Amino acid sequence: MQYEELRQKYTDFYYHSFSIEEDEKQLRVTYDFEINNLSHFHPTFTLAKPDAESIAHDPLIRGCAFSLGMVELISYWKISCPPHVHVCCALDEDQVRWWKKLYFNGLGEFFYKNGIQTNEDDFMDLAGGKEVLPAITAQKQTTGNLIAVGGGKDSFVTMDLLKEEKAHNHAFVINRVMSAIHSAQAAGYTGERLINPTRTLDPAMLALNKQGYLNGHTPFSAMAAFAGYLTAAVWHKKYIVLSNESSANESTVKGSKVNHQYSKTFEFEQDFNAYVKKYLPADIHYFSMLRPLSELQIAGIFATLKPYHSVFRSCNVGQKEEKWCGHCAKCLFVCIMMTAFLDEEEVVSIFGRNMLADPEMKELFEELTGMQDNKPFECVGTRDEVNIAVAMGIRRYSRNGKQLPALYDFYTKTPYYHFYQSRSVDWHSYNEQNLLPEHFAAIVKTKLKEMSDESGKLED
Ligand SMILES: CC(=O)N[C@H]1[C@@H](OP(=O)(O)OP(=O)(O)OC[C@H]2O[C@@H](n3ccc(=O)[nH]c3=O)[C@H](O)[C@@H]2O)O[C@H](CO)[C@@H](O)[C@@H]1O[C@H](C)C(=O)N[C@@H](C)C(=O)N[C@@H](CCC(=O)O)C(=O)O
Ligand SMILES: Nc1ncnc2c1ncn2[C@@H]1O[C@H](COP(=O)(O)OP(=O)(O)OP(=O)(O)O)[C@@H](O)[C@H]1O
Repeated sequence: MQYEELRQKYTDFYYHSFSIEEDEKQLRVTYDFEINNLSHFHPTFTLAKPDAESIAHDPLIRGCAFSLGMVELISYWKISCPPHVHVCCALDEDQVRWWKKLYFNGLGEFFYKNGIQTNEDDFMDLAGGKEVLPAITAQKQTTGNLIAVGGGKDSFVTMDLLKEEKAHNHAFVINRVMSAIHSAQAAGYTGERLINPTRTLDPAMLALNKQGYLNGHTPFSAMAAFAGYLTAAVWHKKYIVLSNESSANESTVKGSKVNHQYSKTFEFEQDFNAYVKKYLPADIHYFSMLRPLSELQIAGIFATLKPYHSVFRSCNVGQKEEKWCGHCAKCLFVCIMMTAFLDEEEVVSIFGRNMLADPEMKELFEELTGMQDNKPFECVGTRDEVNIAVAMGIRRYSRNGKQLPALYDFYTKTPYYHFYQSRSVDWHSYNEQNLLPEHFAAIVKTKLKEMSDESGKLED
């Protein structure tokens, strides 16, 4: 179905309301969205409470629930991209600008893949309504970390960095993503220490997707940010700790701003903090623990966390079956990263096969290394990081007296090899574009120093 045609037919999107029901154990937020002449949608978010205290009327909780609805609405709006969006609660000019920026950039991949040519001004007009949310005045005391766990190597590195503070930490996993649940459990977060809210998608959206209405990528991490903030408010947590790395800042489509990982960028992290400071004030701080680090540094640290190698799963394709599909860009990317630090047998035992020896992976390999213009639409590192990891892997194969697998053999015959062949992970680099509070920064710096001292054992 075509964008312009759909916008003419379905002109208006409504965020009618959000309602909060609670009992002693949990809180459920239900949204009422509508596309005129098409459908109503009622997604929900259900979260356990730490105690029986009634919080549904707390202004902070209401503000968080409303904001989570603002991010949830993107998934429903994209079905027919109505030009006019009406929201139940009042929005000031800054808020309108803020949300439009997130929607536009967070849907960059969606617009690109659906061949939609638009701009931040024209793709929607956003209007607030009459309901004024109560002012947030009272501040509750907060403590400890809420660690968002995705199930891949990144959140394991964060959980390991914060292991000394475990008594004050909670792990946070949205939905029954078993790889993430098992990761959190493997790191010691069980029972009440693992907060596992349920987010439902409205089945009408899934049905319309099947009928051919517009579909595509939505900024999952922005939803996770607002869901994390609501969870931190309910559980009185001080820090929401993400594991987004600096490489998420690189665009996916060369020479454009189209970035699959937009809501994992430092730009979004800064925007999010500015938003909550103004509209959801509380002693809650959202930051990514791995922002100062490169993918290479993260992979190098993860390589040392051997007990977790059989548990982690980064693959989005195989996520529901908790397996590595072994054929997607993310699998190949993680394989390349781990090959920089582990021997072939260890890598094969993780993924169940050697993707580097499979000529069918060549196209993805070329996309990851930058031999082709666009990176895969996946959460992968920068082209530079991939090339350095390949060079490190080739040296490891040579040191071990092993024949190079097909993709690496191919690489040595390209000009890339001559450029990258002696490059390596830099344990001294620390990206200052980050929002780590001081004591978290000290933990990361100590780890980098430790890795630098030990680096001889890990690589050449
Ligand atoms: C697509 C998505 O975000 N999935 C996440 C979702 O999974 P869920 O089981 O709820 O839905 P799916 O089976 O994946 O999708 C069913 C259909 O619904 C549409 N849809 C889904 C989610 C949504 O927010 N909006 C939607 O319109 C979709 O188009 C399908 O037609 O929640 C899980 C946790 O509960 C996540 O783990 C799922 O994430 C996937 C593994 C995934 O591949 N996510 C990619 C979008 C992705 O690249 N994720 C990046 C985030 C990048 C960013 O935030 O910008 C990442 O996780 O690193
Ligand atoms: N279902 C989820 N619930 C809570 N947080 C999540 C969820 N999925 C992802 N996240 C957060 O987003 C971050 C980025 O996701 P991403 O999938 O890139 O990381 P990962 O799974 O930890 O590692 P990898 O890059 O190896 O997949 C995670 O580290 C985590 O902080």
